[in-house]
Amino acid sequence: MEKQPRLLASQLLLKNSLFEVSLNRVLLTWKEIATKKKRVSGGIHHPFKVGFCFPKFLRRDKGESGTSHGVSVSEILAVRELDVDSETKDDGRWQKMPQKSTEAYPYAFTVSYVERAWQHRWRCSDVTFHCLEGALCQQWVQTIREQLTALTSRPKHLLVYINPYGGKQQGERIYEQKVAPLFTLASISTHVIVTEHANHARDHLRTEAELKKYDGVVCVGGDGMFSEMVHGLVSRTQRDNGVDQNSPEEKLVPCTLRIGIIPAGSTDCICYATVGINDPVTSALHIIVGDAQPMDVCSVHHNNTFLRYSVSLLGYGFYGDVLADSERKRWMGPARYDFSGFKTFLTHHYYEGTVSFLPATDILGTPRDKTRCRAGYHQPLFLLPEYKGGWRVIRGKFLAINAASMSCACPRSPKGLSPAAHLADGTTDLILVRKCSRFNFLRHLLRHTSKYDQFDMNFVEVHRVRRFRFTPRYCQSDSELDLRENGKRLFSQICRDHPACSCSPAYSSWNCDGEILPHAAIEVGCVTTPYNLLCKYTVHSESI
Ligand SMILES: Nc1ncnc2c1ncn2[C@@H]1O[C@H](COP(=O)(O)OP(=O)(O)OP(=O)(O)O)[C@@H](O)[C@H]1O
Ligand SMILES: CCCCCCCCCCCCC/C=C/[C@@H](O)[C@H](CO)NC(=O)CCCCC
Ligand SMILES: [Ca+2]
Repeated sequence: MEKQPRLLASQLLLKNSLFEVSLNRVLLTWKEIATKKKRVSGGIHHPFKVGFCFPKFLRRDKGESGTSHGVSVSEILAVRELDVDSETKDDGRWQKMPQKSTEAYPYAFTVSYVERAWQHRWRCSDVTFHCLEGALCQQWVQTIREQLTALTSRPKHLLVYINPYGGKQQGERIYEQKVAPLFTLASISTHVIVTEHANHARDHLRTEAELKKYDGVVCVGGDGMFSEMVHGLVSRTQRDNGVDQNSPEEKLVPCTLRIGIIPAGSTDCICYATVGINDPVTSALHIIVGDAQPMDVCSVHHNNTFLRYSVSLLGYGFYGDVLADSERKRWMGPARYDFSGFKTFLTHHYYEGTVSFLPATDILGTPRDKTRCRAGYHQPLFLLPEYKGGWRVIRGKFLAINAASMSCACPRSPKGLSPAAHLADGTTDLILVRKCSRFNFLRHLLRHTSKYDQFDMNFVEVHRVRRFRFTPRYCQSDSELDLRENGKRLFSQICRDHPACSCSPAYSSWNCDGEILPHAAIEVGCVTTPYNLLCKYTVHSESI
């Protein structure tokens, strides 16, 4: 790596020890100086407490001359001068520094930075350096601030939507207690809207929000709230640019704003599958440092009419039925999925139809790979020049048809529906689970929670595709669609034209990122944006 010129280097005091502290454009490092004479001001032997204390798995080395640490400038959150007098007063609470040593080093500044903790968690850590002179202290603060200002990918103004109703209904508390203090620390200004009804955020983004004022939008909620953000922003951008969303072939104009998620939902699969954990503090820190992650987006059409976008799961059969049943049990919170999941498993409905798909032959990698793709280390696109292969058609009876555009990992299934799915390769993994015994289906489901391969079963197949269509065996009439849209679950003219009737309805619903689609027959196209599309904190799209 190219050696960076030093911007500053000084001997500063940290927790009674002298450190050589150095800053260049990339790194802030501090290394303990000579062990024999390192104690200052008479040596302090009593223990003292430090403010934030998180495991330092990374970044700490113990060499001959003592510990050394390094923090990437891109992960420094803030720097501030410290009022040493007030810091060292014993007011009965913990103290940052013992008083004696700071008498000789009366000026101090604190650097807050990202510390990587366990299982993909990020935490905010503080380190306080004491200086001999005020001018030196100010020089450090100013130089670090200049470096932070030069980081152009960081947001300064954010529009935040909180869903007070998602997950365990803790959105507002999570934001106020865990996220807002971090945004303040990082000098990010926010305009916060607590939503009052479903689609409030979507419609506000689509029509009213003064988007020019912001560097990004953030939702506090689950996958449904993220979906509202996507629909609001993408629709507005298309409308402003005269793009017809109803045409499956039309290219979408990418939006310029990024979307961040603070997880406060029931599944939080979009957050979990990209960041690796559904932790509000971790997501807030990713947002602050300006991380971005491109994502695939599927657009879903029915008879040349745009229905919705999907970024995680499009599921017909099992996951459609779980969702339809669980929506009536929202009062149960996230546990509704366990209840409805078990109930749906017992009903064991299968659905007949035809799946046609366009395999993605121009990429490397398959859904059976052992690799995992998450934000920050997703595989780059390996596009091969020739687009080979045509549509394939599969008819049958299916317990589930799932299209996973990302792994769909979530706390219920840490490896997800399609563990090797890529976040940004322009494909979706189409998983077909054919009719089988309850016992076998249970084995398949349980494998989502273990290390065993859920695709290694003779009734399951998985294809990496660019487009697909599904047509149910029995045509859905307009009146059936109307009934469904009016919220009545249709047991679909059971028996009529249904020779193998065993009370299995003719149609399921599509579960589109946690929202129900009334149409069974759909056509889907998946695309990656060469731009950043969405997520944890990201930008956006192009299409199909
Ligand atoms: N103020 C509100 N009142 C009622 N519903 C709302 C409100 N704000 C948003 N919604 C709707 O609540 C639904 C669920 O929200 P969200 O996705 O945040 O939580 P969830 O469904 O519990 O979590 P997940 O999607 O991760 O399973 C979404 O469809 C969203 O449109
Ligand atoms: C009987 C034993 C069952 C054990 C099965 C474990 C398998 C879990 C796989 C979980 C896949 C989640 C896919 C994510 C879908 C989200 O877009 C959507 C909106 O948040 N959530 C659901 O539909 C909620 C879906 C919840 C399904 C249970
Ligand atoms: Ca993908």
